[in-house]
Amino acid sequence: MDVIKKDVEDRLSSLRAGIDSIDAQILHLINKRLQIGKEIGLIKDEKGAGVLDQGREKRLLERLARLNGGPATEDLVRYLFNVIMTATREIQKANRISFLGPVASYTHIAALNLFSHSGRFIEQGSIRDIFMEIEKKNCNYGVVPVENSMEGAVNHTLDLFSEFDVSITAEHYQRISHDLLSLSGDIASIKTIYSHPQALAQCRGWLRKNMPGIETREVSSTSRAAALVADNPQGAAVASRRAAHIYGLKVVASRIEDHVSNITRFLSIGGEKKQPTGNDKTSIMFATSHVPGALFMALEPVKLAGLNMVKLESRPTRHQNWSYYFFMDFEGHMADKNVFDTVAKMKPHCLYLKNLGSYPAGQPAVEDYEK
Ligand SMILES: C=C(O[C@@H]1C=C(C(=O)O)C=C[C@H]1O)C(=O)O
Repeated sequence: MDVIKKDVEDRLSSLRAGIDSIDAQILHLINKRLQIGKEIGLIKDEKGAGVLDQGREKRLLERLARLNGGPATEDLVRYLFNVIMTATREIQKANRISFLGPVASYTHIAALNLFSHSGRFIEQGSIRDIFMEIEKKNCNYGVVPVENSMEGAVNHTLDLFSEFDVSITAEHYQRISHDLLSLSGDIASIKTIYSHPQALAQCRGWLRKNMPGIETREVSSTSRAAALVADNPQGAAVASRRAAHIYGLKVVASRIEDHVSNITRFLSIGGEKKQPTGNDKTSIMFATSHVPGALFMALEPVKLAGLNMVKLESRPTRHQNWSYYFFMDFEGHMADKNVFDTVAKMKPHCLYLKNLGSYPAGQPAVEDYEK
């Protein structure tokens, strides 16, 4: 009796091992299929086509009905593949990510790095447009510069946080490295150097030493400069290496910035809230009342809770002269009780307090410049 029972058990477990192995293959194949679907989604997005293609789905089901050798019924095949196709359609909605254009700008490079080159990257003409696209839900994310290690805060970005309701979803420290680019790559033919004023300022020492007497001209962005130079054999641009690839330019000199640790901190903004990772930052903005010690009182709960404040910046409110918004970053996530309670204790000392979001802390960049 026991021998028969054991035989049954052995057959059962061997059949189940077969099913386990098939399930692993099915899962592997479904993931492969979803991956292909994702790529198809990017092409559709480029073409401006919608995700659903009913004709293709109908033909696909008809083909499978012909291929089906049973015992699966036609209804079952239809049911299973409808589930799979729905999941494939779901995954095709690529993230739409706005960046401050033109392409090859440092914000573009930061956006590519932040989202691992995956998604649909959409150029915008201004930082305000990036915020607006999030608010209008035309884009899921936007990437904006917030602070540079040499120049300090990007005030325009900070001001927009008071106007728009968006959450910070990530931060990224991007090393900014400039190259001198021209059509021929020949330094002797350069008569004018174009770039964004900040990039020219960041390379001032190098330009003075290596290009004395050569005229510099300010344009709206480093990539605009690269585009201009693509039509001007006597021009050169101070821009990214990526711009050289895109605009067909040669590198005259590489890494010409005066300070090697020129790093910009970028934020990704979106509508969603991020879950805690264990190494997070929280950003808030607040305005204190116009009484002596107001800022001290607003910040006291932070000190008492032992929270590590990593940044405090002030900006005029522009509603009333000499009144200010404070932008504060500190370690921790709003889902931590300590963080939540501290912010609650700050509120009575503030005229206004807005949570800008909790997000994974980025690594201050050393060598992640994208070539
Ligand atoms: C993958 C595609 O997108 C959608 C999903 C399909 C699928 O999962 O097979 C088929 C057609 C589309 O509705 C495609 O167009 O090929």
